[in-house]
Amino acid sequence: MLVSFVKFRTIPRFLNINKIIVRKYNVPRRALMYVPGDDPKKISKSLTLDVDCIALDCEDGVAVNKKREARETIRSFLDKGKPSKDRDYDFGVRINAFDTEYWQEDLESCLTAINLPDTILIPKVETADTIKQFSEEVKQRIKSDKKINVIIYIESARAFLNIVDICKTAEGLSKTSNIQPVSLVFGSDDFCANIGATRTESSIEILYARQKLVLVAKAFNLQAIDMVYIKYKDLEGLKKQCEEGMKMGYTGKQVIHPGQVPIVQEAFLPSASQIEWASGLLQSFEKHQKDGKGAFTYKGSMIDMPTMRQAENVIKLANLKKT
Ligand SMILES: CC(C)(COP(=O)(O)OP(=O)(O)OC[C@H]1O[C@@H](n2cnc3c(N)ncnc32)[C@H](O)[C@@H]1OP(=O)(O)O)[C@@H](O)C(=O)NCCC(=O)NCCSC(=O)C[C@H](O)C(=O)O
Ligand SMILES: [Mg+2]
Repeated sequence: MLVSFVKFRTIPRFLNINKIIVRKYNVPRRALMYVPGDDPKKISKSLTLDVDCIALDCEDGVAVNKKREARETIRSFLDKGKPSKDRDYDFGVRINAFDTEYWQEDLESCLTAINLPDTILIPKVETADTIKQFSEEVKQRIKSDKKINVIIYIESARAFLNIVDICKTAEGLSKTSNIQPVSLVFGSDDFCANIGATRTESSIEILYARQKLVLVAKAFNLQAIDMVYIKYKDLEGLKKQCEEGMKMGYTGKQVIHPGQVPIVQEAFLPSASQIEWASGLLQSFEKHQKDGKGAFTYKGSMIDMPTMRQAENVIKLANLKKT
């Protein structure tokens, strides 16, 4: 009820909101689910699920001696075409990293399929050169002006040193080539391996990197996809980690098992009390703007433009909920 009220509520026109904040969150990626590319049964299963984003995997979910099989299986699914579901979803392929012998064949295989994937996910990006090289490869194969979404993985110390350069390059190339950067993914497990850290309950070892990724993603208008929760049977722990990530500003999370999807997709929606807070705040903001007041008190807190923007983000997310 509350959500449907919010759905039809418009942001006040006089705020000229598009100039203030424009985020490309129109394709939600709350759960980004990996499906091993060499397993047709799991791929078929993923197509029956209500999941925002499917990543057919050529990379770490596939054994080295199954790389070719994964590539060919994914190709046959792409050739058949993206099955339609009750609502749209992202149908992507995670290729192998650019320092392997596999990525070129992975890319060739999916870019020459009868139907292109919506998105290519590039793991272990460490420098802007990878994005340039990727864009060149795409340009050579896609002759139209069709855009292909790109999800960039940041999962090493070197990648974090170069993260701004990587995003700037991707943003620049989105204006002149066929690539459209849409999200950054925090590859926490590869990151820990790379820096020699040991995973702990408190996650203290990844705190700085996890926060940095959100900061840069938001600066470049990209979605921020949080770390994977590998204890996939522990749904309470998953929920807790989702809530933590959402509070940090993450917009979605990597998922490895169908059982994780509903928890993650629910967690990355605002709660009823957040929606109530945000819609009341926006109404109050609109009234105070008309009265010429930039700052005012709402539920005991000072409200001004930045708080209004946070409320606006809550409402945008709430509108993803199926009514
Ligand atoms: C972890 C798994 C190996 C467990 O698989 P399984 O033993 O088959 O689990 P279940 O029996 O509980 O499965 C129940 C049904 O669900 C299907 N299933 C399971 N997982 C998937 C999936 N990912 N996609 C689609 N369908 C799935 C099973 O087939 C069963 O179906 P049915 O028989 O019809 O009921 C497995 O979940 C798995 O392989 N997960 C993916 C692992 C993976 O991709 N890992 C790499 C990604 S993580 C990452 O990259 C981290 C990041 O880069 C970093 O560095 O941090
Ligand atoms: Mg990884």
